[in-house]
Amino acid sequence: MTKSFLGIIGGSGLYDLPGLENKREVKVPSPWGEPSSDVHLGEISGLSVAFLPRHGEGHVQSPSSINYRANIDVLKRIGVTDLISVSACGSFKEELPPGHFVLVDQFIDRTFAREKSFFGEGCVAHVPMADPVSPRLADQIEAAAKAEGIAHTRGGTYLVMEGPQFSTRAESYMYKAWGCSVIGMTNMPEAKLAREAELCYATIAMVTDFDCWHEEHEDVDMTAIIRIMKDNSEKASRLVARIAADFPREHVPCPVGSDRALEHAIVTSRDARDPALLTKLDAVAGRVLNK
Ligand SMILES: CSC[C@H]1O[C@H](OP(=O)(O)O)[C@H](O)[C@@H]1O
Ligand SMILES: Nc1ncnc2[nH]cnc12
Repeated sequence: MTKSFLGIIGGSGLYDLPGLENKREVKVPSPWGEPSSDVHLGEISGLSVAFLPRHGEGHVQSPSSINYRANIDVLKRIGVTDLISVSACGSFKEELPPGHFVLVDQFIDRTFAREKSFFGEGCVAHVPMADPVSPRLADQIEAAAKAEGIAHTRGGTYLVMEGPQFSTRAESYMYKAWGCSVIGMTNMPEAKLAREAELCYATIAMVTDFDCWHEEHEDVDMTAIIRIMKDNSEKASRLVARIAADFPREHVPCPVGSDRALEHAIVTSRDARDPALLTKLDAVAGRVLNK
């Protein structure tokens, strides 16, 4: 049996996790470079919790400069089993207004300037991504949102743009026409890397604005976002505390196989694998590489 260890990646507006007891900030070295910050370790209602502010202390990392590989590696390295991303986003739907939380279940990855895999030359792997979100983790978030009375919607597609500029109006219309629910700049490659690291992953997408498609609402800018972000962050902290309190203490196998994603994914034959890359993969892929 594996003990549950909940990881939280905090996005814009969530740089700390109030409620984290016995908090210590730990520097976790990674062969993938510098993570966004030290990991905040502690417990909530007795559950081990690790918190990492995605943009770093003081919001110094842009969506394109975040070292997503190092962030996922350090969380896996310290034993995280389940990872929840808390992210600000724009909305493409009238029924998802600012202040609403969306438990997205799909992503469209339009990023192009980021390292997207732990694998590559010397050790090639292809993990399934059909269901990028663990439905069991989403069930737990949904139950907690209901218990806390937080307005939310289960399901939706998160369009991940490169940024850092917001979308043009033509892009916004196009993503809306594609049927996307929300837009942000960070959940890819994060979700892909979490899958490669065999972590169960889910996102709480907190709506801050209507991007720039809505005729009766102002176009997105930072003033509009900041106006709503503080309230969203307070709700997110409350939600995370409830999720942690009710979290199963033993890891429950993921219904979509996130925690076994590497089982049949590595195609490079054992004798052709690059020893240097294998060393870097110790935390992420040790389970299958050491078999
Ligand atoms: C500060 S508004 C734009 C910024 O906010 C979102 O970040 P995160 O996903 O980390 O909450 C969005 O993706 C952009 O990076
Ligand atoms: N409209 C938007 N586009 C991209 N990222 C966002 N984060 C918050 N609002 C956003």
